[in-house]
Amino acid sequence: MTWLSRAVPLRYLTSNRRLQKPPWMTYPAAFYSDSTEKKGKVTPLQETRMRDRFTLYARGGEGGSGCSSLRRSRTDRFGKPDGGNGGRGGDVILECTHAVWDFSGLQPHVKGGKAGHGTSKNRIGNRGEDKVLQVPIGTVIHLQEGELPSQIQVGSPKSSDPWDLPGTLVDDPASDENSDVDQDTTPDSEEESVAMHVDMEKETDFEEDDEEGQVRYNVAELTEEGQSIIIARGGEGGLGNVSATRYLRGTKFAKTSTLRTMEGDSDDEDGNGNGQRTSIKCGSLGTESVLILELKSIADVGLVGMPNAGKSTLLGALSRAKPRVGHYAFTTLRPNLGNVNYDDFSVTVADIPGLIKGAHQNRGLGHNFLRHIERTKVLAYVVDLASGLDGCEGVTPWQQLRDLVMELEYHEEGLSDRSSLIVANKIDEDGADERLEELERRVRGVRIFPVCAVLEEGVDELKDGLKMLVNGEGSERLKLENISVD
Ligand SMILES: Nc1nc2c(ncn2[C@@H]2O[C@H](COP(=O)(O)OP(=O)(O)OP(=O)(O)O)[C@@H](O)[C@H]2O)c(=O)[nH]1
Repeated sequence: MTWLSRAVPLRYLTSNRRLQKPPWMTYPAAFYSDSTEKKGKVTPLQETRMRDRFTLYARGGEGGSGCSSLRRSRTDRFGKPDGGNGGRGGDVILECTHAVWDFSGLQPHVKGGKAGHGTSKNRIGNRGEDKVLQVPIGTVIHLQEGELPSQIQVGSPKSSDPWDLPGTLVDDPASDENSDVDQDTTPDSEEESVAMHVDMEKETDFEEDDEEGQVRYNVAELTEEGQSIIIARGGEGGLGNVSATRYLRGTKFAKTSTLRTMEGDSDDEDGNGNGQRTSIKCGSLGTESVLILELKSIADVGLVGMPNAGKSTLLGALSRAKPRVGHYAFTTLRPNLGNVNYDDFSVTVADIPGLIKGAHQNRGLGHNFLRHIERTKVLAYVVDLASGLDGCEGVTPWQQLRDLVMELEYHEEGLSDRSSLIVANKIDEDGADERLEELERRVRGVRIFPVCAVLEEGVDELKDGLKMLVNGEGSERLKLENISVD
C-alpha cells in the first residue's frame, strides 16, 4: 500500500493541485501502524520487562521526643511533671499479595512515618505511620545490610492496638536494674515475641554467612496472601518527664544530681528529635536495612522450551491465561502464569521465556527466568516437532531436549531432577508424525504427549498427565543419558 492510496482530505491539496503530504504521512511508522497507535499498545519487543529482582533501602521512622512539662496549681507551687512520651516511629512492612506480580511498583528508598512528640497532660505522641509495601507471592528476601526481618502474625489483635506504648516505658524500673532505655529488648506483645523467635531461628540458619559485607541469602520468604514482615522497625519514642522521673529514680541514675542533669538536658532539647540522642527524652532513630528482593514464582508446573516452541499458545490452551503469542522468537519476555482447572482442584502453570543453547553464557534472555521454576513440582518440556523439517533451519526435537536439560543443569545442578513429561507440539505440521515416532525411539523414561496447541488437540490428555505428576502419581525424570541424539 502506498501513502497515496489512503484518502487524503481536500485541505492538503494546494491550489495548483500539487499534492502535499498530510502531517501523519511525515511519520511513516505511525502511518503503517496507525491502528496500534490509536489503541496505545506497544509493539511486542517494547513490552515492559518483568522486574523480578530489586534492591530496597528501608528505614524505620524516627520516634517522637518526650515532652518536659510541669503542671502547677494553686496548691502545688513547684508543680508536678506531666510531659508525655514520644510516639513510636512507623515500621516498613512488606506484605505479600496477589494484586502485584513483580517489583515494578516499588520505590528503592522507603522510610516509615515519623512519630509525634509527647505533649503536656501526659499525652503520648502519635505513632508514626507504617509504610506497607506490596510484593508478589513468592518473594524471597536476601539481606545485604541491617537487621533480620521479623514476621507479623496475620490477624494479631495487638498489631493494631492504638494504646501501644513506646517500648521505652518501664513500668517498674526498680525491678530491672540492668534495663536501659535504648536496649529494651523485652517483647511487649505477642507479635514481637514471635518476631524474636523467627529471628533466632534464622540466626542459627545463617550463622556461617554472618560476616560483614556479605549478603545473607534467603533470610525470609513470602509465600501466602496477606503474609507480612517488618523489614525496618520504627524508633522508640523518648520519655516524657513523667516516665523519665520514675525511670531515673528507680535505676542507676538514682542520684538526684544526675536526675536533674538528665531532666535539664531534656529541657535544652528543642523537641524536634534533631538534638543529641543520648538523652532519654529523644526518640531513637528507626532501624535501617538493605534488602535484595527476588521473585521466584510459585507454580506447580513449569513449561520450558526453546523460543517459538509454542509454550505461550499451550498455556493459553491449558488455562484461561492470555499470554502474547507471536511467530517470532522471544515473544515472551516474562514468565506468564495460568491456572489449569480440574473438577476438584487446580494447578498453576508457569510459561518460562524461551531458553536457548548457551543461555547460561547470557545468550538470548539468559538464565534469569529459570529461578521461577526452582519451586515447581513438575517440568513440562515443550518441543517443536516441525523445527528443522522441509530442509529449514532448526533444531531437532531430541536435540532441543538435550539442550534444555543441559541449560537447566548449568543454571542449578539438579534443577532437571523433578517429575517431567514431554509435550511434542505442532503435531499438525507436515512430517510431524514421523518426527514423533523418531522422538519416541530416541527418548526414554518419560511420557510424550503429542499436542497441537493452536487447535487444542491432545490438551485433555496432557492435562491428565500433568495432574498425575502433580499429585505424585509418577516420578519420571528426563535424564541426559536417556536422550540419544546421534
Ligand atoms: N502449526 C502450529 N503452530 C503453532 C502451534 N503452537 C504454536 N504455534 C505457533 O508457533 C509460534 C510461536 O508460538 P508461541 O506460543 O509464541 O511460542 P513460545 O514458545 O511461547 O515462544 P517464545 O515467546 O519465543 O518463548 C506462533 O506463531 C504460534 O501460532 C501448533 O500446535 N501448531
